[in-house]
Amino acid sequence: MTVALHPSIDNGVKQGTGHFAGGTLVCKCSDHQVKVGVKGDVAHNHACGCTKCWKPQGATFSVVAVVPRQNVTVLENGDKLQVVDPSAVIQRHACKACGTHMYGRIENKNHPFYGLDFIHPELFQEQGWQAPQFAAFVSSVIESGVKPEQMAGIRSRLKEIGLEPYDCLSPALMDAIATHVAKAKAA
Ligand SMILES: N[C@@H](CCC(=O)N[C@@H](CSCO)C(=O)NCC(=O)O)C(=O)O
Ligand SMILES: [Zn+2]
Ligand SMILES: [Zn+2]
Repeated sequence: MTVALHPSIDNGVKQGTGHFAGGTLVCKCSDHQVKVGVKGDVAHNHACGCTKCWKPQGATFSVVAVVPRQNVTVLENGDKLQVVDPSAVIQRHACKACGTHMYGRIENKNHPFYGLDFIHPELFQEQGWQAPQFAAFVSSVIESGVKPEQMAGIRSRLKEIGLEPYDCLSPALMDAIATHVAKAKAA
């Protein structure tokens, strides 16, 4: 049986148009939905196995990407948003009614990813955003209840659909973090 990863990638990764202009993220409520506007395409889109990122019901992975924070605007029903875990690096603003994470913001100006917000592109009411590029924090799915003996199948399925599995972030992002740390130490 094929391992279920996330509904948006289980039938294969859908390529982006390469010119996605942005759109509106909509929560899962049936009325008074929270709507968040995002300008431009997403970057570093990835499947994330960590316990902190929001996943739709039944999914093992989230699909999460970054956008510049100045490109993100709460459009409607922002009073329904609350920060899930104020102590987390990424302050995930979730709908109090349906639990969907609408955007995650880094407030620590010294963090390597300060200036980027984390969003879930599947919440766009539009199509065409950048496809997931890799899978991050793959081993972390064990923290959500996946059995260690299932990991070979999960990694193999991720590779089959073109998502290289990493147990932290991709080499490009890890290099960016290390570069930031090295510059901060040298300053
Ligand atoms: N094993 C932990 C890992 C959690 C974690 O470090 N998650 C990463 C990636 S989230 C999107 O890629 C992270 O940067 N977290 C910061 C934060 O969540 O504030 C687990 O599974 O919980
Ligand atoms: Zn909602
Ligand atoms: Zn995550």
